[in-house]
Amino acid sequence: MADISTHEKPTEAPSTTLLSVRDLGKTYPGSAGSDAVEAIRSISFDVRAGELVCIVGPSGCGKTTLLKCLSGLLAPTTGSVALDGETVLAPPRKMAVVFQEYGRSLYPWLSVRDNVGLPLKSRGMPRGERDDVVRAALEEVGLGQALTTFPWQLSGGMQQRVAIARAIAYQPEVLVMDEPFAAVDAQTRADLEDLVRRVWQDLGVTVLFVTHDIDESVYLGERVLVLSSSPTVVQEDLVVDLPAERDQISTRALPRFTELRTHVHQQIQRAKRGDRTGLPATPR
Ligand SMILES: Nc1ncnc2c1ncn2[C@@H]1O[C@H](COP(=O)(O)OP(=O)(O)OP(=O)(O)O)[C@@H](O)[C@H]1O
Repeated sequence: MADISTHEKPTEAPSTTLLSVRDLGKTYPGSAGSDAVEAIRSISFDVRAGELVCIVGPSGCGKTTLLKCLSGLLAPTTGSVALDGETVLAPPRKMAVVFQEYGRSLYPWLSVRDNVGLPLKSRGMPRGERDDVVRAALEEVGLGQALTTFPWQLSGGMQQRVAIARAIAYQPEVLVMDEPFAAVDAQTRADLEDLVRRVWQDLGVTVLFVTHDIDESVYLGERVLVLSSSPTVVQEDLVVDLPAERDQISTRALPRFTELRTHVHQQIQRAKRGDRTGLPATPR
């Protein structure tokens, strides 16, 4: 069995690098007498086209701040983000974001079809083409029959499927997900995790997935980036060497799964204590 291995420091980006984060730092300015908050000190990593990378870290370590900087919603204080070699200065056309709060991200007065089609309409896609793309995206997430339904008629898990359909209908190169399943029950969460793996495999999209859940990060990811506590750096860049075909029962029962999730758990405990040294590889 292979050791737990970490990525080399990303000094030389491979030619297939899609997203490149270099020395990214973010300090929120203080207001009304409060001190400035250095949320992120310096984060560097690369994501290759087609990877599924999970990001975990202690609460408040800056995961959302990082995603906002990656997606052009927030300007970093230092460093840069590049997508396909172009510096990200505003939300890029090639990126779609799925947030935790599906209830607030869907318009209750629009049907499922119109919610999913809205970004395409804004982009000027003609109605006929739009309908085809929307239908295919909803079929991909198992909601092919829900075109004329309204979000409030659906369960939380189904609403999050609609949000995922809207993101993939937009045909992004990078799908960014910020704790998307934190608000659903365990069984729905497992189904949605499998949906993300399937969408990733079917569409070849690059996925960046932020989660609080260590097991989820190992189950989903090809890599797990473990962030330190604030002010944040990348504490570890871990390769998940589990088989590509995963399922909730047999993958989670693998000894390797247990080794990897224990390793990430220990790293996060270290991060919480402010210990930034890496852990040794797990025993063979
Ligand atoms: N707009 C803001 N102004 C000032 N400080 C902020 C702002 N947004 C976030 N912070 C601070 O930056 C740090 C990182 O916050 P962030 O929400 O990015 O972390 P997180 O890892 O996503 O948190 P959680 O795990 O709780 O979801 C925290 O100390 C937070 O209080």
